[in-house]
Amino acid sequence: MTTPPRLEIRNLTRHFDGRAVVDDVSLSIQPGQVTCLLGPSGCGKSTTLRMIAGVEMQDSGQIWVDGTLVCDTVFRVPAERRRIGLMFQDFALFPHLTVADNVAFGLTGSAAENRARVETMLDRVNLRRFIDAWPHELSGGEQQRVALARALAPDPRIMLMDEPFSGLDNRLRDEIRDTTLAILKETGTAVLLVTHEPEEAMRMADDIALMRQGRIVQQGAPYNIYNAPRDKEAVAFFSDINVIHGTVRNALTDTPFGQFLAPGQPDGARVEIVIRPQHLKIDFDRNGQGPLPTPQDGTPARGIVTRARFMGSESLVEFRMDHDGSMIKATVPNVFLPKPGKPLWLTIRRDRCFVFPVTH
Ligand SMILES: Nc1ncnc2c1ncn2[C@@H]1O[C@H](COP(=O)(O)OP(=O)(O)OP(=O)(O)O)[C@@H](O)[C@H]1O
Repeated sequence: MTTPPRLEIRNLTRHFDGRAVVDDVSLSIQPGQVTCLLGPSGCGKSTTLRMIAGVEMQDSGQIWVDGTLVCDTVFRVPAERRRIGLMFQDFALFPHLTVADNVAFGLTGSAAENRARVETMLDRVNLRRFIDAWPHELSGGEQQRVALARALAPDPRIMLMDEPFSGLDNRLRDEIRDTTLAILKETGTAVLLVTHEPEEAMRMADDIALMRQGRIVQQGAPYNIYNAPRDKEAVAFFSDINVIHGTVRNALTDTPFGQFLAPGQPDGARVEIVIRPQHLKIDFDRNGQGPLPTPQDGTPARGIVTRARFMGSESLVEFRMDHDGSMIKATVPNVFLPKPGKPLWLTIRRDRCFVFPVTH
């Protein structure tokens, strides 16, 4: 017999004011697996999490934990008996309780048992020395680690995290994310993490569920979501994009950058060729000529630099294209800051292009 997923939600739907805010969402998570619900603000991520936590009721659909039904529209295990840990952005430590009392908050054992558990958990997050301190005596990152210890102390089977790291500054955030992830993996907890930041999802997740207007529109490993996005919006969620427009003839689209395959598209269909700025190549102008066309990179097209900015590890150069006046952005590693007005040639890496039909 195969082991059931630690968490499984089936066809979860929730309406507010007649609008489906969560619309037929299904997913499952194995022990020790981190799944990220990734999507723009208002797409229904938090509402999904709140239903799983048991603080919001679904209109339809089911929630299962370890193969046991926890909630449908008639049956409901109360939130406190679901063995689900919560780490929410606004779920800070209780300021009037010591670190020890904060971590012991959800524990039901004897005083001695609870104290032992608190010590174990604080050891785990490397903060035992603060056991009798008050939250305000700790840094933001330390408070976050205490919150993790508190959430893990009752030994939850599932951890729900809603933008838990968004209050921390960048460097601290990377460190806390990595520590948190290591501890969650070690304890075999299934994690559902909500975020609107693609970098966070890529860094944390085994599996990303891309959410838009209440629905999961694509789900898969970060590598697959990034490299095989289902539509233009999915590409744009992870990076800046350039869009080149074309019309199909004989399953090919002619563009100033050469021809692109558009398999399955009928003659006359409009398509968008989407390319990330890091997948353009820049070449110098030699008396009005650019590099020769190649099978990998197609035909070069000329543009005039309108702006160049140094971004730290790369430079971002913006062009106005000669052929139609459209704007194209390219990123180049290191320092490359051509002056505005300079003509340069661009080619696009054909293996990194996505061709999508225009549906509206
Ligand atoms: N109790 C409620 N009553 C009415 N509308 C609600 C309620 N809770 C959420 N909504 C609406 O449902 C939609 C989804 O909200 P939700 O908080 O789930 O989105 P989200 O993806 O988590 O966004 P954010 O990242 O901004 O928190 C929003 O339009 C929100 O206004």
